[in-house]
Amino acid sequence: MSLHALPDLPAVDRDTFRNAMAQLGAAVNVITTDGPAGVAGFTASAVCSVTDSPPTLLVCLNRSASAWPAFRDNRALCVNTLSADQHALSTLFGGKTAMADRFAAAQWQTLASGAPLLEAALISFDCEITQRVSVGTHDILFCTVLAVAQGEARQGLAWFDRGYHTFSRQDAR
Ligand SMILES: NC(=O)C1=CN([C@@H]2O[C@H](COP(=O)(O)OP(=O)(O)OC[C@H]3O[C@@H](n4cnc5c(N)ncnc54)[C@H](O)[C@@H]3O)[C@@H](O)[C@H]2O)C=CC1
Ligand SMILES: Cc1cc2nc3c(=O)[nH]c(=O)nc-3n(C[C@H](O)[C@H](O)[C@H](O)COP(=O)(O)O)c2cc1C
Repeated sequence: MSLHALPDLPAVDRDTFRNAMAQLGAAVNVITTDGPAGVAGFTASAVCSVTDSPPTLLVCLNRSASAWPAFRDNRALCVNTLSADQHALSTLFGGKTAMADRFAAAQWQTLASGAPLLEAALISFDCEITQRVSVGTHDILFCTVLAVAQGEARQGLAWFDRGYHTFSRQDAR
């Protein structure tokens, strides 16, 4: 098998890709920012660890999202990983709701970056956006983690097969 054959392979269409991705379960996160471009936030399942040295994660953001201009122009970002009982917040930050109404639904504080940190999140990663790469419809935001805030919840929230599921820490079973 030669690598030269790859360009001739048919591409997977959008529905096939999405149906397949729906089987790739992921944590649910509310991503927030604040700074010169103002406060904004959206729900994201496309979050993952990149490297631990320097501590870096990535977030994928659709450039058509109402929150995108703020994430383009601000440097602060916070990844708030939701606990099992916070699915209503995921729906609120998942679109079609005014930013003020999204943030009015929960309690927030700030750490080093100044981005809103969700009280009662499972875990929060306070970050600085250090690199942006555009791929197709999305921007990949590479973020250096400045601080971590551990919540007290014992159960996390997952997005799998187009619905919410919960999972438990070992010590909560
Ligand atoms: N990475 C993303 O941008 C994601 C966006 N969503 C948004 O929520 C809506 C509902 O999602 P589901 O109920 O899971 O059903 P769906 O059939 O629209 O999506 C199934 C899976 O495909 C992926 N996906 C969906 N839209 C995508 C996009 N524009 N770019 C890259 N990957 C995408 C995600 O892994 C998603 O869970 C989506 O249509 C989308 O608007 C949801 C999950 C991830
Ligand atoms: C469970 C879930 C996961 C999502 N994951 C992502 C994601 O990883 N990246 C993304 O750009 N949008 C994602 N979205 C969609 C955005 O949250 C939503 O499109 C965004 O808030 C824009 O909506 P708006 O333009 O009405 O503000 C997700 C939505 C849900 C409900």
